[in-house]
Amino acid sequence: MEIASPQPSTDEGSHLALDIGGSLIKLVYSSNTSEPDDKGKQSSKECSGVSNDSNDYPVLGGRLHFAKFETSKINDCLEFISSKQLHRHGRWHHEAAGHDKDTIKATGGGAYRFADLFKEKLGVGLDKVDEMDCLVSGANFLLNAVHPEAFTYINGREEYVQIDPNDLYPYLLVNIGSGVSMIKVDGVGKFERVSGTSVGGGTFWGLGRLLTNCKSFDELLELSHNGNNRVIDMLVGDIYGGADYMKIGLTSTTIASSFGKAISENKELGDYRPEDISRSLLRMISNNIGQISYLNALRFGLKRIFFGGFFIRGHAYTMDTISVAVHFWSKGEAQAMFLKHEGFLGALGAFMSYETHGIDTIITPSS
Ligand SMILES: Nc1ncnc2c1ncn2[C@@H]1O[C@H](COP(=O)(O)OP(=O)(O)OP(=O)(O)O)[C@@H](O)[C@H]1O
Ligand SMILES: CC(C)(CO)[C@@H](O)C(=O)NCCC(=O)O
Repeated sequence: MEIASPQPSTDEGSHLALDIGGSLIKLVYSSNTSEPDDKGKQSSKECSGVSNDSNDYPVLGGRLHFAKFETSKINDCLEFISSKQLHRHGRWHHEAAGHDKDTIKATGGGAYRFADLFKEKLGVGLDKVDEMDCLVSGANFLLNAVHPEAFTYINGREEYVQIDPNDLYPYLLVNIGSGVSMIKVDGVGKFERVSGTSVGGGTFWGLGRLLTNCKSFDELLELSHNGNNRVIDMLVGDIYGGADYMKIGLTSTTIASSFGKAISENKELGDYRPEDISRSLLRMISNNIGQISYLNALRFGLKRIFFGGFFIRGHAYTMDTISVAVHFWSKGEAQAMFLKHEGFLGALGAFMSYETHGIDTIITPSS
């Protein structure tokens, strides 16, 4: 399946859309070239200090590119846009308004926060598009048009799922960014943000940085690979002398209290291994999000929960914890699914907002 680029009414061939979040800036842009954007990949790495975050897709007559930068390094992002002249190619002519106005479609809080900076440095305005609208249209587009996109993560295995567009709605979209939004999606443009939590990706990275002195998000995630959460978490077995508490469905290895052991031992922060701290933190936050998501799915009778946002990062332990939490709490009734383009939903939605037609018009079956 090819993703056909929306064709805004512009005389130039390329477009740029942005999702400027609390932690990361996501870019989606099209180009006329049929070559992969190796140059862009390199520049993105150099500018942002973020690795493997740029990839691209063939689209009709060109390619669709994805890149991200840390929001704190917005100047690197501006430099990247400027070096590739994306703001020029991304011009959108508002002929209907009677004058030409150079703007880039942008969503997320940064579309407000950084509007003046874009004007000052690049001479372009940011045409603000609602964040929830963008998340939903990005998710709907991917789930309807792209295969493989959605997958389950069970017992350490990713399994791609073919979604029947006639059997997609309703579903719960959980976007785990700095904070977490939970959105019940009933159709194209039909949705309600039903819940959210401030305990999200920003919490993991923020607390993790303070507790472990890690210098990057990926380093913190990497640490969790080699950690053992039982050193810090208080398990049911720790409370029940090694026994299960099966009367209420809790095995001895279930976490009774995240970080609970840290209160009962005569230890300082420095006595704990950063690996164990990272693992406990990741488990606590992923479990909590999985549980709140399940409760919202239950509230509205939703069977499928799609998780997006860059907190996930395709990370095995994160996906496993979320999947197990949803499975455990729903007694197998609800299923957690993940998205290949996890963090780009909002940016894709903003990109698609250049198009006035429905998503059907931008999907082209591969030849
Ligand atoms: N290189 C990175 N630097 C910082 N955070 C990262 C990185 N990679 C993944 N993350 C995680 O992704 C989260 C941000 O995800 P995302 O980009 O989806 O949200 P956001 O748009 O920045 O946040 P919000 O929507 O709440 O404003 C971070 O809080 C962190 O947990
Ligand atoms: C504020 C947003 C929507 C910004 O992306 C996000 O960070 C979020 O959903 N935070 C959770 C806020 C809450 O519902 O408690």
